[in-house]
Amino acid sequence: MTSSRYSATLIGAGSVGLVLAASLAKAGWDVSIVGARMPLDKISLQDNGVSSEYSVKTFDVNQSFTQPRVLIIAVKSQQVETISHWLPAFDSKSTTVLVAQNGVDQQQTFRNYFSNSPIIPAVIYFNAQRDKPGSVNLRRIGHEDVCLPQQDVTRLLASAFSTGGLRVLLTEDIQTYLWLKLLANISVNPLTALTGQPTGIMHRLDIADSARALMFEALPVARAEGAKITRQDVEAIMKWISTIPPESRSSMLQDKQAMAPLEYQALTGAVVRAGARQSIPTPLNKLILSLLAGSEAELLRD
Ligand SMILES: NC(=O)C1=CN([C@@H]2O[C@H](COP(=O)(O)OP(=O)(O)OC[C@H]3O[C@@H](n4cnc5c(N)ncnc54)[C@H](OP(=O)(O)O)[C@@H]3O)[C@@H](O)[C@H]2O)C=CC1
Ligand SMILES: CC(C)(CO)C(=O)C(=O)O
Repeated sequence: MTSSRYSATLIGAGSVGLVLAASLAKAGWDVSIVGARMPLDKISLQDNGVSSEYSVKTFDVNQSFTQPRVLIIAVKSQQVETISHWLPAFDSKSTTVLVAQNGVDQQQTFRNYFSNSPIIPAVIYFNAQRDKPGSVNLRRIGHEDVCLPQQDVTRLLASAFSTGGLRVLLTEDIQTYLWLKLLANISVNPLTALTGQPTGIMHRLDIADSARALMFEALPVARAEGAKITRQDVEAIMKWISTIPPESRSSMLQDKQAMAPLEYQALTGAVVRAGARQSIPTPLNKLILSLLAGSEAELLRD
């Protein structure tokens, strides 16, 4: 059976969204984009030196449209409010909402906007950087590209992403995988953004020690929030981080260089908030949070 009858709509045609949309288009899905800053009729993907192009459509939710099987939301977490006016049009039992964002609060955030659609968080392991509208450079890290919760509704998506060239992991314990990825993000994203350096900076011994300290502080918080994470996992994350192509720019560094708001409330902020909830002190992550807030204020000053 061909999967060409399935359709997906993307909100957030940036680095991650373009990679996911290209994968579904490659798998034969009809892909459309809502709210692209400029109309796109194709996505160009560079994957390990190989370029490919996929046709997509751009549409306006004010015109009549058929509900997509999947709505991918790939805006930064601090941008959700700005897309909220489009979301009610997709709130349907037949449309699964795939939230492609770092952090652990995807379900909680999007439950405010969807009462019918199933909401599925996706853990994204690759690095992506949009170089111009509709064009994205994918750098793969480790053995998987996307992790999804094992559910009936995700099997179809998992199979489409696999056909579309992404390596997919299905898990019964998405909470643990979200937190494992969050531990990587509370170290790599702030440390690259605050130093202004690509991910190769993580190879410095002093920076690697700082990364470990941030993660070890967050570990009891993650466990108190239900993630099954051990000290060995922190070492495994450090190993994974060391395999990131050193020229990669974290999503937070990309924002800093674009002088755009930084995504720290959903990352470091999530650890600090959960720590407060669980009465577990998080002084290092609090310090990082204030440095990021200060750095952002300086970026956005003029
Ligand atoms: N980049 C990466 O390597 C990775 C990112 N992630 C996570 O994925 C999520 C998405 O990040 P990323 O893809 O990097 O982000 P990007 O900034 O590259 O993409 C977000 C896109 O959404 C668009 N957008 C935001 N608000 C609106 C709006 N109101 N109307 C129209 N378009 C809008 C932006 O447009 P514009 O740029 O014009 O504002 C941008 O194209 C984040 O949570 C990030 O942490 C996870 C793993 C890796
Ligand atoms: C792991 C990393 C750093 C990969 O790009 C990431 O998740 C991000 O940039 O937000």
